[in-house]
Amino acid sequence: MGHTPSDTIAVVGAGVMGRSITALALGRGVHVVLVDVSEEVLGNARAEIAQQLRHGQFMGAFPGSPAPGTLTTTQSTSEVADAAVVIEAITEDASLKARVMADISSTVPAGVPLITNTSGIPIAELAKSVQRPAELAGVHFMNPAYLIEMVEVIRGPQTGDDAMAAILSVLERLGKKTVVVRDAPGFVTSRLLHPMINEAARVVAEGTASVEAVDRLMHGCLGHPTGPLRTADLIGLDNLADALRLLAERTGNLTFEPCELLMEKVRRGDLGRKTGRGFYDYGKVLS
Ligand SMILES: NC(=O)c1ccc[n+]([C@@H]2O[C@H](COP(=O)([O-])OP(=O)(O)OC[C@H]3O[C@@H](n4cnc5c(N)ncnc54)[C@H](O)[C@@H]3O)[C@@H](O)[C@H]2O)c1
Repeated sequence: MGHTPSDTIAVVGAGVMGRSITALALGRGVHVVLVDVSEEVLGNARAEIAQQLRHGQFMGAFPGSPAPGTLTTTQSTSEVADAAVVIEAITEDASLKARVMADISSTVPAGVPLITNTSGIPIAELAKSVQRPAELAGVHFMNPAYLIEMVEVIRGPQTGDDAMAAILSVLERLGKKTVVVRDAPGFVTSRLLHPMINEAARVVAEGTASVEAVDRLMHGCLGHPTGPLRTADLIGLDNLADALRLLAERTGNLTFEPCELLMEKVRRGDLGRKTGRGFYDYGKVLS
């Protein structure tokens, strides 16, 4: 790879979050090995990450303007072996994540912390698939990761002190403020935000208010930065539906099941900003 391991992180999954975590790291001068199963996705990811880097630089997100790190893209998880830390950011599917985490865990040497960016699958559940559960923790980056200053860090019941210290040090290097929480389905942020978005969609479906009116009220009266439905589009409605379903399954609270309006949009492929249309229209975008 040509770089010292301590300067390189691996990101697995080059979708919405993998891209924005990669832009964050590159902007902070850290090299990234980015893995995805699809060559087309990796090509689009390169272009979008370059845009995000420029956006982050423009917004002053990378203090000191370090020389950006270099980006290596690959379809092979074996290339994560030399990284200082591996961040898993693949589709929110528990069995898929379990398989990929097992693969990564057998590839990296002991002492390399594993981070999952899951929105809400308990870390204790994912820990069953890895060889060294003490080296796994959750870090819930928000989109766009290069602009949002804070991350939620989830310490699983088996996460060890050394891994926590290493992960917090990487996050400091990436300029993040952290709040550490205990493990539970949806942790704190998804447990609160995702049901609120689901309810916002129900309010629209029931005809109480338009999409715009819901967002304007939540912004103007309650100080929500964009309103829940614009946030939903930024997250990706497919990811939101997956995360809500997992939250319903893991908590037994069936009101968390994604509502019909959300599912209708997912079936139509209107997934939010990433496809150009969700609750709002954005025009053409990279996929
Ligand atoms: N979207 C958000 O705002 C947000 C915020 C916080 C956390 N998350 C979490 O981050 C993770 C990724 O979400 P996303 O929104 O980026 O999803 P996404 O659908 O945009 O991207 C997922 C990517 O994973 C890739 N992938 C699937 N299987 C793979 C495998 N075996 N190996 C490598 N790559 C694989 C897919 O090709 C795709 O590019 C999920 O766990 C999600 O819940 C999302």
